[in-house]
Amino acid sequence: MASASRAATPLLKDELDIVIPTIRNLDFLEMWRPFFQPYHLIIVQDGDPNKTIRVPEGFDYELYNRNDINRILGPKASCISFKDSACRCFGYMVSKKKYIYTIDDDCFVAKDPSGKDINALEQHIKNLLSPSTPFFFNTLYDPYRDGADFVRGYPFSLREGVPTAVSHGLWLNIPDYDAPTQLVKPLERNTRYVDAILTIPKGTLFPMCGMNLAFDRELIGPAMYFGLMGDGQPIGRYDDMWAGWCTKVITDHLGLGVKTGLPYIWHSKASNPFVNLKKEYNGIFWQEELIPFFQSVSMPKEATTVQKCYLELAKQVRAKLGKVDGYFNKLADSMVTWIEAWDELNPPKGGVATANGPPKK
Ligand SMILES: O=c1ccn([C@@H]2O[C@H](COP(=O)(O)OP(=O)(O)O[C@H]3O[C@@H](CO)[C@H](O)[C@H]3O)[C@@H](O)[C@H]2O)c(=O)[nH]1
Ligand SMILES: [Mn+2]
Repeated sequence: MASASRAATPLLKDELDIVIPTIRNLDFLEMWRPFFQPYHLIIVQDGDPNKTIRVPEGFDYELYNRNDINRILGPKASCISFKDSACRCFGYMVSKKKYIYTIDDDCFVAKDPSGKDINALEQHIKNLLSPSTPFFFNTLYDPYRDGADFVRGYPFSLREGVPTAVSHGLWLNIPDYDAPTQLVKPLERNTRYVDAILTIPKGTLFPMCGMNLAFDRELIGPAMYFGLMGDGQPIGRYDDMWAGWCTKVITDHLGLGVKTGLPYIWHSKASNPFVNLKKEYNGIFWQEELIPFFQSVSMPKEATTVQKCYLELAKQVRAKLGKVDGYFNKLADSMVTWIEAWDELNPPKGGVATANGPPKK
């Protein structure tokens, strides 16, 4: 019997940071105040560092602009994107907490079908604190939720599940569509609230959106490098996708889980599809090579930590994707720089904990 926890969800207020990439004032926090006020915010200010970002009173936060990133990382700052929401990953690196929640500043509190405000952070915490089931699909969705369980035929040897590394939330109103889809369906709004949380099966990739995302920084943090995009780069709006593909091959290898589904946020603003098309063009073309690459990635058994997996991945990116475009050699370099910077800011506490790995055959 999957233990459905009826106990209240722990706040984790001292174990979780909220990371927000921004080029705007953060008035959106007013709507989140009931849910976010107890937490420490890490605000990554993108664009002009001389611009002052207004943060509503009463929030505990640290704010980093480009000057701070350059001062803290020195030459390694080259791996952090500029003029792109990918800069948010700097917040993951400087955080000292076990969990991260990242949200965009045009995402607001959504309502569930009963009209109740959704505490997205609480649901992400529930998702992260309960196991995942990547090795065998439970047809009744998340077996650890109240009122659900494993269905007949589900192997008892697998019902303990594995630690959950990532909780990927969704969006009502403006869906996270690519530019061509936005152009074809400019008026489409997502009004469908699906009351489900799914573990993404082992061996399956997924398009990870950074808009409403939480993860266990100690389990998978070093893999959450939002790829080099924005100013001076030939691609944009694939930062979160890159992080998701790298993360998923690593969680599969280390026997960790990734969930998608609840919670929803209300995504209020559609960015310009024409600007997005320019940013995405190469990505839409290259991803037809990138996906087979990630599907074919295999990790050596010596890769027992996220850092080792990530450096192995960087090696394979250079070897196999460098011929797609020279950009991937630069990206492979940035992946290595990211890990160097991560380890500099987060020296291992007596060795990095590694996951248990997949169940013994
Ligand atoms: O140059 C920039 C532009 C924006 N930001 C901040 O990033 C997020 C997302 O920005 P926005 O909501 O304007 O863009 P979307 O198209 O909706 O973003 C989606 O695409 C992904 C981009 O990779 C992103 O993860 C999705 O949410 C806001 O907080 C902006 O303030 C920035 O930092 N730098
Ligand atoms: Mn947006």
